[in-house]
Amino acid sequence: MLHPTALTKPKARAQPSQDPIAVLGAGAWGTALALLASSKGIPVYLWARRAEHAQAMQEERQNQEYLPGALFPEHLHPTADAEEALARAQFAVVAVPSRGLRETLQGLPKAPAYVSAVKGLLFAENHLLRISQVIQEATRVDRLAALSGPNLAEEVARFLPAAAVAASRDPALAQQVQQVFSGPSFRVYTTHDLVGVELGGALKNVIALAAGMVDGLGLGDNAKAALITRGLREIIRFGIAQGAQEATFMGLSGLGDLIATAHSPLSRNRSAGEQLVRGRTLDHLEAQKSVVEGIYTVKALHAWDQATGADLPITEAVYRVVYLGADPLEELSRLMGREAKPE
Ligand SMILES: NC(=O)C1=CN([C@@H]2O[C@H](COP(=O)(O)OP(=O)(O)OC[C@H]3O[C@@H](n4cnc5c(N)ncnc54)[C@H](O)[C@@H]3O)[C@@H](O)[C@H]2O)C=CC1
Ligand SMILES: O=C(CO)COP(=O)(O)O
Repeated sequence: MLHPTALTKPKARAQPSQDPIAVLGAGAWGTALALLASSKGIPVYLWARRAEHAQAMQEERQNQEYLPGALFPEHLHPTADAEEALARAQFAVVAVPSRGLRETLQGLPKAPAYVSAVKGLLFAENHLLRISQVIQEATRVDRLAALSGPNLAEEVARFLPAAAVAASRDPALAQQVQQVFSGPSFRVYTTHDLVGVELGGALKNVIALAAGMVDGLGLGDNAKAALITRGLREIIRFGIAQGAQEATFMGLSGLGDLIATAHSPLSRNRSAGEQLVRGRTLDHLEAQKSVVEGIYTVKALHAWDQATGADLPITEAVYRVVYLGADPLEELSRLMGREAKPE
C-alpha cells in the first residue's frame, strides 16, 4: 500500500524504444530498484538465484521474503533464468551482497555494462577492491557505473521521495542510468567520480555501525553528531588517498547516506551496532537473513590498515568492538583521549 505522502506513482506507459534492464539479486534493494524502473514502463528482469524464490515472486507479484507489500507492475519480470534476464539487457544492475558477488557473476552470462548497487569493499591478495573492480575482474566488462545515495529500500519501494547519484567514467552510461531510474519520486544526479561514490556508500556503513553503538549505549545526539562529522572526515581522508574527490563525500553518496543510515530505524547497519552493544553476537548478525555490509567492510578496511598504515581511528575502534569483543566505552575513551589538534 502506498504511503499517504507518497509522490504520485507514474502511470505505467509502455516505452518500446527503451531496452530492458536486468537486476541481479532479488533482495530488498534489487527489488526496490526494479520497482522504480518497471513502474515507468521499462521492462525489468529481476534475477533471483533460487528458482523457488523467483516462482513465488511470479505468483504473488511481490517479494514477500525481502520487501513484502510492494506490488509488482506488469513490466517487472522475476526470473531465475539468467539467460532470459540478460538476453537483451542494456545493462545489469548488481544488487547481490559483496560476499559471493564474484562467484555469482562468474557463473552468469555477461551484460554489455554493469551498474553496482552494492555498498561494500573486498580485501584480497593485499588489495582493497571496490565493487566495480570486482565486477570488472569477474566479467572483463569495462563499462561500469555505481548508483548510490540515501536510499533505504523500504522507503524507495513506497515511492517516498529520494535522490541518488549515478557515477561512471563513461558519461553516456551515467546518463543511461539516470534516465532509467529518474522519476517523480526518485531524482538521479550524475558524476564521473566513481571512486568517491563507491567509497562513500561502503564506508558510511562502518560509521552507521558506530552510530548504532552510540544509540545502544544511550550516549545522546551530541555524541552522534560528533561521530558522523568526524566519521565523514575519516571517509574523506581515506577517499582522497584512494583518488576520490572531496566534494563527492559532501554529496548524496557521502554526507547524505551517512545522515540517513546513521539515524534510520530501517538501517540494518545502524541497528546491528545497537544490537552488538546490547549483547548480540557477531555470529547472530552474520546469520541474519538480510545482509549487514558494514561488518565485512570494517574487516576489509582493517586488513588494509594493517597492510598500509592508513589512519582510520573510528574504523579501527569499530573493528575492535565487532571482531575482538572490545568494550565500546573503552574504545570511546581512547578516541576522546587522542592527541589534541585543530579541526
Ligand atoms: N536495503 C537497502 O536499503 C539498500 C541496500 N544497498 C546495498 O545493496 C546490496 C544488497 O542489499 P539488499 O538487497 O538490501 O540485501 P538483502 O539481504 O535484502 O538481499 C540480498 C539478496 O542477495 C541474495 N544473496 C545473498 N547471498 C548471496 C550470494 N552469496 N550469492 C548470490 N546471491 C546472494 C539473497 O538471496 C537476496 O536475494 C548490499 O550491498 C547493500 O549494502 C544499497 C542501498 C540500499
Ligand atoms: O544503504 C542503505 C541506505 O542508503 C541501507 O542501509 P542498511 O544496509 O544499513 O540497511
